[in-house]
Amino acid sequence: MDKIVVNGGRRLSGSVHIEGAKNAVLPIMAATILASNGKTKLNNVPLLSDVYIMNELLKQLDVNINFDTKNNSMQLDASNDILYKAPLKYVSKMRASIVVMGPLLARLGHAKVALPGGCAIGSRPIDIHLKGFELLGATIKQHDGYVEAFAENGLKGNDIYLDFPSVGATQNIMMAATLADGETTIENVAKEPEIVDLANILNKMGAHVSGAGTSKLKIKGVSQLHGTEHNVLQDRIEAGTFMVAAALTHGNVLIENGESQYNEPLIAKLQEMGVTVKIEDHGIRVIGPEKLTSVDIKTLPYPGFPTDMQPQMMVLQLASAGSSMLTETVFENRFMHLGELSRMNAKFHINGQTVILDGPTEFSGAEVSATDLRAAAALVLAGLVADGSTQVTNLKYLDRGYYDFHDKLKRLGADIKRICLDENDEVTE
Ligand SMILES: CC(=O)N[C@H]1[C@@H](OP(=O)(O)OP(=O)(O)OC[C@H]2O[C@@H](n3ccc(=O)[nH]c3=O)[C@H](O)[C@@H]2O)O[C@H](CO)[C@@H](O)[C@@H]1O
Ligand SMILES: C=C(OP(=O)(O)O)C(=O)O
Repeated sequence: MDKIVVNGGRRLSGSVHIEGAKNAVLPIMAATILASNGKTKLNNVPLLSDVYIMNELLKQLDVNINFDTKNNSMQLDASNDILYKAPLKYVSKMRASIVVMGPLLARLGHAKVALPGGCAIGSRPIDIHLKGFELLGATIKQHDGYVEAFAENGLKGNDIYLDFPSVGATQNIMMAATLADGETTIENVAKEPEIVDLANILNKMGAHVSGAGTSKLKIKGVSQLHGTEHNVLQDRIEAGTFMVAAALTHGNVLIENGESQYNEPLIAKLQEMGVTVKIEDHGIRVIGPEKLTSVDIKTLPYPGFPTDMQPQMMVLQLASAGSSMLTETVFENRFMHLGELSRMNAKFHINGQTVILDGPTEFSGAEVSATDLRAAAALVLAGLVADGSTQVTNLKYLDRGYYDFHDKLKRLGADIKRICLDENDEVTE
């Protein structure tokens, strides 16, 4: 078990490289199942534990993968006979594994995937994914902890309206529809940039998807897809996390090649708080003010404020002068980090899906444990401005979505290190 030890008080400065997006690469890797002809090469692949899990899962399905970790590239070949079953071992490690279901169903007419279950941030059902598959003509059965979908005679295009613009359901149904007979329209879809990235690679593979980035997708089914080459989109959540780190530490940080259009809701809130955000030739520069103004935040599907930036933003709200409100509307249980932040002197009051935060907080260093991926990042951020030393454990969550987080912060001037511990909590490195 590792832990990060951070001593607060340093201003961050310099520039930081941002990886490819976890939430783009995972469905894109799943999409390569659809290519029954030729290989697909992905560039800008982030070295994250979730990517290694998807890699293992796809290998289980008999997709041939060559992961060149030195060059952040991956070659995937699903041109042979692939298998239809995604076992619990992989799905239980990563909910996003559910996005193999649409491609398997489309390609094989049969998919069997372990039910992903919930996680720390919510119950996360998959009813919208399954309703979409049914409307494309699939029969769904749930048994023994698995969900199984059959479409022996192939899927048929249809008009589908999603109850909620679910990111995963949009991706799964869009991928399934690429090989369906006829035309599919999907309304009230998610509009995230990662959906657009997925539609872009599907089209390079020979699919006919239009409308990505709007609330209505149109997909004209084709009989076969083929391999291609694609550069994975930059991670707007990793970029946003470093933007918050700069703002919090009164720092001056350049987010290299940062794409401001994907982080507009965050940038607007940072500016309201008194943070300077400049779009430069080589990225986004973020300069933190001496004193942060408090603002209220409400998470929403894209282009609203992203729930994946909520825990990090909460630390900034806690640091700002005065009280502020944060309302989480996407997940029903995404406040777990507050318990740990209270150990660092945060004061707040939770009322249903809203928390009232009492700033400015004099964070004090403490031993804290990450409860999920973005909570892990938020605790490290709080440690950057805490008085004394903060130790963050349970880093398996951090590694799902951040590559080299402590080293990147260190290069920006933070007093931070990662320590490897053995079972007896003894330092091994
Ligand atoms: C790998 C990936 O891309 N993960 C992202 C994706 O997760 P994910 O695709 O799981 O998120 P969804 O958009 O599907 O979920 C949003 C909400 O809809 C609910 N829901 C979803 C599907 C369904 O069939 N029924 C249902 O009720 C969920 O429980 C949740 O409360 O989008 C989330 C919302 O932006 C992000 O936080 C995650 O980082
Ligand atoms: C919730 C997240 O991811 P996932 O859907 O993979 O759990 C996240 O990236 O913050």
